[in-house]
Amino acid sequence: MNIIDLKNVSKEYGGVTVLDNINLYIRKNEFLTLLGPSGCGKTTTLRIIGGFEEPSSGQVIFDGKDITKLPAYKRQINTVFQKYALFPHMNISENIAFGLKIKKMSKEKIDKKVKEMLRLVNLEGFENRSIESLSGGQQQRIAIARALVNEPEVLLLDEPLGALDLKLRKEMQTELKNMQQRLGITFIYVTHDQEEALTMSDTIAVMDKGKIQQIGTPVDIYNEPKNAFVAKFIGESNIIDAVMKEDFLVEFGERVFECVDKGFERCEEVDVVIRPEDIEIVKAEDGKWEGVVESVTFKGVHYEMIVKSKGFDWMIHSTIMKPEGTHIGMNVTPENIHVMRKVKNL
Ligand SMILES: Nc1ncnc2c1ncn2[C@@H]1O[C@H](COP(=O)(O)OP(=O)(O)OP(=O)(O)O)[C@@H](O)[C@H]1O
Repeated sequence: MNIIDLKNVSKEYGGVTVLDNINLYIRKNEFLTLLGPSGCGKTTTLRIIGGFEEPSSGQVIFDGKDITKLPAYKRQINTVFQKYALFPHMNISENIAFGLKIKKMSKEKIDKKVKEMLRLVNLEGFENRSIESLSGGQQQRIAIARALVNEPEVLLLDEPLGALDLKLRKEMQTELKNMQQRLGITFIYVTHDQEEALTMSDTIAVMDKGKIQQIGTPVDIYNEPKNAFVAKFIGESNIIDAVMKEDFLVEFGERVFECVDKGFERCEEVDVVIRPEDIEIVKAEDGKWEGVVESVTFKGVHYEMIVKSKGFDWMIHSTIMKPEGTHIGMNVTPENIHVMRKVKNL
């Protein structure tokens, strides 16, 4: 059952198309992330769902009803922004209670709800503290509590962890995901951080230049990127020009490799994507192809090596280190050779 359907949504500003025919179906209780580089249209998509912008064409459907023209305050949707937007002159409890007071809820009920929310975001006993006495992470949790207290069906989160340092960001990622699962609310989350998207989401929509490039689970998007843009954006990749000789046979670096892909034209020009961790280092004579190590960098959990081979620089991530200048062989299994159609204008 879908809670939100975006149907053929486009948005133009002064004749410039920033969203180009977006179709997106979001299930109840799903954690969906819009992921893409700066300016690709993530925030605009979120603002259209929230009712802060109207699409130039297309429809926004909420629980089966057309809400394209419904103002933001009438939607059962709340938003958490990157900047916390808390009221500085109110204490924490007043900040959280704000929406409930407008709804004219009784004081006892409000106090109970505020307590519940503070427990949820791990800030019990903080009722009377002032906003400026809180750290960035605590302020962001209050912003989340303030949005959740209204029991929205859908919560929109626009880079909510963007202003936090890395350690806090990681902690909050786990907390947010747990909260979402406990409460069963649909989360629509915007980030340009691929690792964050992979960790938290049920579904990721990868966007570029106002278009959705691929929608899928984190595992699908990582393992089966639909085109070179998605492969490049999600994790690091070797992307090499290749030719599909026939079903299950692809040629690159002057060699023909077995692969698991089919359905291409004979001799169609394609992109081959191989993840750096999927290349196995072997003795030069045992490799399907060979090269010379140009540089080695220790990355904490693995070594990153750049290996030159017939004009192409391969990136390899391995726990085995080969010093610069070593002549090595490389192998890759057919399942780890991802063949994809070339996309114009990347
Ligand atoms: N009100 C506006 N008027 C004109 N252009 C706009 C307006 N809002 C957004 N844009 C343009 O639309 C495009 C998409 O912007 P949007 O904020 O949706 O991107 P984004 O993917 O969220 O980027 P970021 O990650 O940098 O926030 C950008 O080129 C932006 O300059």
